[in-house]
Amino acid sequence: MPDILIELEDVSYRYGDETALDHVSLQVRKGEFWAVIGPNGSGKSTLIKLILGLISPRTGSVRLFGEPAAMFRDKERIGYVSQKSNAFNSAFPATVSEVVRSGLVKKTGMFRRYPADADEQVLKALQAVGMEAYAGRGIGQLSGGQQQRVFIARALISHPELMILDEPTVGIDRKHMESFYDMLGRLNREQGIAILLVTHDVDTVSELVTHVACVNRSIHFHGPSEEFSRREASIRNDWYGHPVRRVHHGKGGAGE
Ligand SMILES: Nc1ncnc2c1ncn2[C@@H]1O[C@H](COP(=O)(O)OP(=O)(O)OP(=O)(O)O)[C@@H](O)[C@H]1O
Repeated sequence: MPDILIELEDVSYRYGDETALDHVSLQVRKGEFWAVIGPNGSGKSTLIKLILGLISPRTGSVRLFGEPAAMFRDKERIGYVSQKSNAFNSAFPATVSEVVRSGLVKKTGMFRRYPADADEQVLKALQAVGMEAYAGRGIGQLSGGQQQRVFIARALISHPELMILDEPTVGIDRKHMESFYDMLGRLNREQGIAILLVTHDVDTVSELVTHVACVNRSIHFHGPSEEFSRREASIRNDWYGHPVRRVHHGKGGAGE
């Protein structure tokens, strides 16, 4: 089915004797915004590595845009931002524009020239994440949240149909985290980019995303976010193995 971007079918994965994922099935379709949530060590990063084809399942299959993930070569269709992206120190010798422009390498190849409109593409990608005013700044001189926006811009420059983000808000304070999530919501709604977001911030994202998957070795729930909200208490008890209290935070706002 052409609408399915990610398809895991009965996937299991073990590190040595330890089962990290057990009989997991999941489908992500065009235009959907998924939050993948789960406690520490529940298999979320393993799930992402399987989707990106970095590891292969022991049993079951993983398909990306209809192709086996391990064979998938059309990398520009996917933008990936990891939790470690925001690790530049203040002396790192690259500007924000240069970092975003480097995202074109996926399209142009390492030794080919950048396209004539590369500057315009950089500007558009920076505008999409609200960072155009910082184009000439050193990447290491930005806050963690600002750096993550720049990495999103670098991923956006190849016009991906799917963005995969592995805990992109680690180390970002709540106010900036909320504006970061609002930006992701806009990319999803306005540009139709499907998003798979691994996060611990269930309460912040559950009203933003269209779908939720709760992972704890197996998938304890996957479905529309409204259904998740309706059945939240019982889902959480089953998924964490003990009752979990929901904490409400006030909405922040403002940009980075
Ligand atoms: N390279 C590895 N070798 C051995 N065991 C691993 C390896 N990577 C992960 N594991 C184990 O597999 C399980 C799932 O790990 P994974 O990193 O997928 O969890 P996670 O949900 O992403 O955790 P966190 O929220 O803490 O980042 C954990 O018990 C972990 O110890």
